Amino acid sequence: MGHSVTVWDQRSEFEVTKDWNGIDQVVLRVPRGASARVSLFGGQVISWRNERGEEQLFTSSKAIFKPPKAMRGGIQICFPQFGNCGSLEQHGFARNRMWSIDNDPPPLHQHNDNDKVFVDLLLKPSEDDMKCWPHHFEFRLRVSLTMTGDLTLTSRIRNINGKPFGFSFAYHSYFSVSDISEVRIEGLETLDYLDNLCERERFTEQGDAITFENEVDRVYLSSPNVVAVLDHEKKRTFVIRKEGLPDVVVWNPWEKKSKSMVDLGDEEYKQMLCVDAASIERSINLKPGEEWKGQMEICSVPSTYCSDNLGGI
Ligand SMILES: O=P(O)(O)OC[C@H]1O[C@H](O)[C@H](O)[C@@H](O)[C@@H]1O
Repeated sequence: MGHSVTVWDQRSEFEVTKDWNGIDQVVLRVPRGASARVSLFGGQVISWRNERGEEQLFTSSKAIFKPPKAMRGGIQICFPQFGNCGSLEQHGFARNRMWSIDNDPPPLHQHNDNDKVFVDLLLKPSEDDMKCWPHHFEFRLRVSLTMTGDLTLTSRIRNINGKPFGFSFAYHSYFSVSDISEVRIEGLETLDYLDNLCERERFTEQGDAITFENEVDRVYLSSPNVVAVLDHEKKRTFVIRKEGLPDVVVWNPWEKKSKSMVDLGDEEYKQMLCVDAASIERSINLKPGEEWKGQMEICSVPSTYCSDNLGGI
């Protein structure tokens, strides 16, 4: 990707470069070599590499890195609507808007702040956004990377309206996997879910870890705050920790749907799995002046690191 402009921000140690379309990207890099890259288009994390330089998020080889649509991959911000349950564009407008860098964010206390590199982004509604969703808000997104390469996304959404509003939210996250048939998810067993493939009918998951042999598009409800994606072939486990986000969306388009998507290769469904920390079943409601916070932290560990260490599963 382009490197035409490089500015080091002394305060928070991130680098800003431009992509092929002239859109700013923020690069977070820690001394041991892990890195993350965030596009100001959509506030989308488009890369997350471990200290060996291996990419851990999926990006389609057919992804279109050009507005007006979010590129297929990385981590997209779905706000203020998830999917097509509402009158707005699919997954809301936040993923398709230009965000700005917020150099003076209100304090956000996270543990071990000194051990992190981070950037704060800001989205405010445009006049056009106000026409289809007439609510004044400030959306602050902090993306931070720890020295060991863990990635945290923290969203703060404030109602600066004179009246209440409600919204849905998801960190729509495309994880890179070796082969979908070698992957399982732990932490969602026995939960209720809404099946997007059956008009959002409610079902209950049976006892076993979730594996994949067909298209899956589900919203698991009121899940525990830790969920793990185990990649048997790569011997790698993604651990997803979330706060303020009760639901988990699991999506793999499988063969037929992949073929119908212009920005996804026919066979690429094998290398991706979306597991999204979300709040969908019940909307988040904010009174005037109130702020909501929702956080997702992801890390990748060798699969030998057993479930006992995950805490909370
Ligand atoms: O193609 P997109 O608008 O990016 O949506 C991709 C997918 O996102 C989520 O996982 C939804 O649950 C799916 O129903 C949807 O197909």
